Amino acid sequence: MQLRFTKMHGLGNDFVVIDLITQRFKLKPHHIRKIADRHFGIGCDQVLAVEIPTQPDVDFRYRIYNAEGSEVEQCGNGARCFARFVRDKRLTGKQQIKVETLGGIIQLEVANNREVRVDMGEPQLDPKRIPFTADQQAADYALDVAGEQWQVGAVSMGNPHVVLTVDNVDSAPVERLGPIIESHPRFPQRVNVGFMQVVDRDHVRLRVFERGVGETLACGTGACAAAVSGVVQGRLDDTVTVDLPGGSLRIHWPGAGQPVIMTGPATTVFEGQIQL
Ligand SMILES: N[C@H](CCC[C@H](N)C(=O)O)C(=O)O
Repeated sequence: MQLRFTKMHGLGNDFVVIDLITQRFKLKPHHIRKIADRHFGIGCDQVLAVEIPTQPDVDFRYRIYNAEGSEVEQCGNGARCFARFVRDKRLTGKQQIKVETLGGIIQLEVANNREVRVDMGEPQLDPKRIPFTADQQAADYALDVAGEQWQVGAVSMGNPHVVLTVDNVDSAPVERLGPIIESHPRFPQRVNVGFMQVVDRDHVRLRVFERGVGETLACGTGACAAAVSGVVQGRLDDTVTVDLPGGSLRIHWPGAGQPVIMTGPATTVFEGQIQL
């Protein structure tokens, strides 16, 4: 079948977005891998599917697939691209869009300056909800990584994140430790691995080795998880600029029981068709 798609990115974290409302097709893992392949397919970090909702009082269902083919709970950069896509394709005329994902309900708002504001919902810090093996919830945890002892934060934004603090992200051991921690036995559903440098109480630098992809130029849920972890550890204020290799996001989290608000750009690159 010939499928129309739109290539988009959020700060260089790139996506193939497919409207499965006006096109009827069942995406399987081997389709995702072909689409995401940067040599034999289109190439992207994640594939995003736009579907009709299954829950009442929700505008759309938003499904997220990592390049390796696995379906995941949440994607922050993808959520901003999703909002831009459904408005540009006139699938909705709404400014405020309510969307169901595997990781829960999120609220999207396309601002007039073309930035997108996303209510990402409440972060989960209970290890059982991340999931992460730990005796009890804490601001940070001792994690043995290939014989090295790291103090890490652990947060779920619907998807699991672990946050390491480093002196300088430019020299962070992303390539060496990212794959090891991604599959660490204490994260039964694997984990996205953030390397955070605290510049100031309202400014961090971050690199993320993403579960199912590898290092990406930006990670929206990773930026949220890093900000939450820094606030919980008493090192960050409630509004933080997160500088990622692909650009900056603004994250606001007033504290426990409150949602995380992420604001940033969403860019359309090209349209196309692919034979699956
Ligand atoms: N790799 C992530 C999904 C994509 C998250 C990221 N692209 C974002 O912007 O949040 C996971 O396996 O949970």
